[in-house]
Amino acid sequence: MRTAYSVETVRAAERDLMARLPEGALMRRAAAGLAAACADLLGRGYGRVYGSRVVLLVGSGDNGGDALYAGAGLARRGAGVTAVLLTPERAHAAGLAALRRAGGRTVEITDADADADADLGTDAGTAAVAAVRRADLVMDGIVGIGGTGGLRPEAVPLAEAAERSGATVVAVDLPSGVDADTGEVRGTALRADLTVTFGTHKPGLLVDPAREYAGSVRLVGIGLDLPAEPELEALQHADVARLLPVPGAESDKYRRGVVGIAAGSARYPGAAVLAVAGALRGGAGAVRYAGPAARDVIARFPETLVSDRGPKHAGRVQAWVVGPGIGDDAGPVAEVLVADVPVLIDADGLRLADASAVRARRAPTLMTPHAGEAAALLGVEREEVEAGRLAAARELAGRYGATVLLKGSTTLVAGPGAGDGGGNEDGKGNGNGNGTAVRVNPTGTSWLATAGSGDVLSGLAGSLLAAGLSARDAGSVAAYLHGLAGRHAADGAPVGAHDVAEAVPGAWRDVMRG
Ligand SMILES: NC(=O)C1=CN([C@@H]2O[C@H](COP(=O)(O)OP(=O)(O)OC[C@H]3O[C@@H](n4cnc5c(N)ncnc54)[C@H](OP(=O)(O)O)[C@@H]3O)[C@@H](O)[C@H]2O)[C@@H](O)CC1
Ligand SMILES: Nc1ncnc2c1ncn2[C@@H]1O[C@H](COP(=O)(O)OP(=O)(O)O)[C@@H](O)[C@H]1O
Ligand SMILES: [K+]
Repeated sequence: MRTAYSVETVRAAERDLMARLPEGALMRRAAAGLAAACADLLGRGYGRVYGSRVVLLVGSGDNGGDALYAGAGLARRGAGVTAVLLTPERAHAAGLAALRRAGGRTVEITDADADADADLGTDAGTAAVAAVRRADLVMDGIVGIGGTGGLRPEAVPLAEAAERSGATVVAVDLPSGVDADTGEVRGTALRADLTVTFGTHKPGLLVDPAREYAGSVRLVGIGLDLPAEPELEALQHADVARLLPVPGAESDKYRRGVVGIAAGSARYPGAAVLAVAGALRGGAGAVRYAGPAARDVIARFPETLVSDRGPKHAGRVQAWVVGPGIGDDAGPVAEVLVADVPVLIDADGLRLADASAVRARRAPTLMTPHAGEAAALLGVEREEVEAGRLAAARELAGRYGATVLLKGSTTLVAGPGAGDGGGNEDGKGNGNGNGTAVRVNPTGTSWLATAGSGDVLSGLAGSLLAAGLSARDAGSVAAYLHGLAGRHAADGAPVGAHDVAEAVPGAWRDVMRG
């Protein structure tokens, strides 16, 4: 499991550790890891550290201190290191002294630069931008977990020069300008090729839009003692392998679970077919389809138990999926919401579901909106959801007392207790899943942005619910397999949703093999 902790938690752990360590020890640990990562990159890209050109962008806090110490380490190995001091009077004094002792140079940005509109105005400012353009490696120590808002004006030309130069850009702890706790980017932020983060991942490193700015992420352990429950967690192969349902010797199709699919309409029969395609690969022992696309479903998947009447008249199931392509018929949604089994609500179902009926449910509910659907439910613009995914997923989960899987470039799964910030139970204790950490899916790929792939996901997740997984586990395991299947199926070329469904067994095998 990969975990991420909030700034508040990191600060508390840092305080505890610092009290037990000599002054400056923690920063030296961090800087040593940072210097090693940069030396690796220089060795690979430039051939060696000796003679390479390194520029440090140094802000007013300890983030800049990390950069200065790491820069000193590289200078001792023969790199030509220039530190651009954005607030010279507040630069980390001991780090600066270390850099100077190692032979590093400094360029001091002045208030006149800060006042200049588009570009840095003084000779020093011009020299700083020129140094960035010539650099082999730029280290971003402008601001870390102490930051608020986007980059300040004087840093913007430097960030732009770094992005346009051929230099490898390494962010210290976080790309400057992104929000560590939420992944929001309010204003300009620095784009890194690599982020070297200390002690733990921060939520912003795993959630778009900030995640995109971070590049690849390397974690440097510094010995922080962190609490059991993180803010965010990302399943890995081994975690998913433990959760996947595997039939035992005594299993039969009913014991493995039956999943009901209430999807599709005369207008959108394909949604029914795709949801069933996902469900058949999700581990349930049987798939029951109830709705107007029965003929299309049976023609494509003869193993499905079909009925063209509503869910109320279908036989017993252990979980329902309702919504994909059902159009404007609220009937099936109301019918499944009163069922005492887990229900997944997707697509049209989200619009048609009565909020109080969802809140009144005792069995788990899993809602799977994309950003547009989440925005409609929350009464905000789509852009707001995309800018603040974590907050949106938590808010929806809290409002509906449901588990929410928010789809998109970063897929998140938030349980109903995710917003209350404490405890190990989800607030309802009803199988939505223990734990308050929001799950973030690490396997997604933008090739999945193809019509109908969400229908496949809903069938897959519903099948896992029927097989007995909690809503949180079913949602996050389905997203994991779906992302992996998308990668396998696409392999660098466009795919259709049915290709993704067909690639799910391969993804499953891949996970089981470890
Ligand atoms: N925690 C750990 O375990 C360890 C932490 N370590 C390191 O310490 C870092 C945190 O250091 P920190 O606390 O000094 O804060 P930091 O991020 O350098 O900001 C400082 C000041 O910047 C300013 N500022 C704010 N927003 C800004 C913006 N948008 N653009 C520009 N400036 C902005 C603001 O001051 P202001 O100018 O507003 O007065 C703020 O007070 C952490 O990320 C990691 O690298 C490691 O060394 C060891 C282990
Ligand atoms: N940019 C992206 N990166 C990764 N995954 C994406 C991206 N855009 C969409 N997806 C995934 O593709 C699927 C699309 O689902 P959805 O929006 O419901 O489409 P549809 O309704 O056509 O089935 C979801 O699993 C979503 O997470
Ligand atoms: K930084």
